[in-house]
Amino acid sequence: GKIIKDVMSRGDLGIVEKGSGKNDLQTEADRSAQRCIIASLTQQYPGITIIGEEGPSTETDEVPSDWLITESDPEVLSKICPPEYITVNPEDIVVWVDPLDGTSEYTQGLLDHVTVLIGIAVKGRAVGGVIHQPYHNYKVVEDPKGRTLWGLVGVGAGGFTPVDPPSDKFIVTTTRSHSDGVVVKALEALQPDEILRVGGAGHKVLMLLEGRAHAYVFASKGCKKWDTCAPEAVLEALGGKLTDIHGNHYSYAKDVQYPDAQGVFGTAKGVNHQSLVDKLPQELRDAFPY
Ligand SMILES: Nc1ncnc2c1ncn2[C@@H]1O[C@H](COP(=O)(O)O)[C@@H](OP(=O)(O)O)[C@H]1O
Ligand SMILES: [Mg+2]
Ligand SMILES: [Mg+2]
Ligand SMILES: [Mg+2]
Repeated sequence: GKIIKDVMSRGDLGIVEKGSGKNDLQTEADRSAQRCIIASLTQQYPGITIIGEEGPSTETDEVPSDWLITESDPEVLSKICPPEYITVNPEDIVVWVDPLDGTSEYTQGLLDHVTVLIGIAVKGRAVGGVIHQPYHNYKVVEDPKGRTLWGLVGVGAGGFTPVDPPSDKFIVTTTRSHSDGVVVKALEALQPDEILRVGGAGHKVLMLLEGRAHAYVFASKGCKKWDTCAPEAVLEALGGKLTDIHGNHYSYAKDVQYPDAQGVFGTAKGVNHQSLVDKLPQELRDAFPY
């Protein structure tokens, strides 16, 4: 989070177009935050698989020593770890890193849409996640500290206070920078009272966790495993659900394809996930085959 803020304050974002589609940018903040996270995790956990959005690191990828994070969150360490995680083999763990989610919004100054996502998959299931929001409250406080949410399925979550969504209307959140005709068709099928178009997969799941929307619906192949692993784990640790548009969980195993090719469908705790999924017309679902 500090790296992301430092790049923004210096003013030169170093924007590169990744060329794999519309609005697919990378900045110096994406590159540096990923180097920090991957170097820190690799040093502490050499046996696991770590996959980052901005590609594999190179041998010349020495990071400054003050970028190597070694301390742990005492709140998390005070919890009792479920036995299945204690005995897990490092080979069964994949960490999916999105060093900066919401890059388009970052470059446009919509800073609270930005999150840092670190998702932990065990045997292919997204079970653990960290969502750091460096600019939380930045419009209200002068020098925002940011906040860090975490969740572990079977343990719970922390770093924020969950809120239930309102019961008198139905609000859906979706992309603001990667929409198309099919994305819109899916939203229309759900007949929401309100649509909130915001940036970032992490930010949209924050909207579900804080009661600002009931569902996150994105009928598009545009998200990747690093976008959804951490948000899925935190959401599900608190009783929500995140799947593809057919209602099935993705695998986050090390050999999977990166795109979430069957779209994203997330719901807050207390929302009937399957009955919303069932509202999508068959012809729309047919556009997202396995
Ligand atoms: N059509 C597309 N092409 C490339 N990336 C896409 C995409 N649609 C969604 N994404 C990625 O999915 C994440 C959430 O998208 P959105 O904000 O539009 O909901 C963003 O992650 P990054 O900002 O980490 O790249 C975004 O780039
Ligand atoms: Mg990106
Ligand atoms: Mg992302
Ligand atoms: Mg990213």
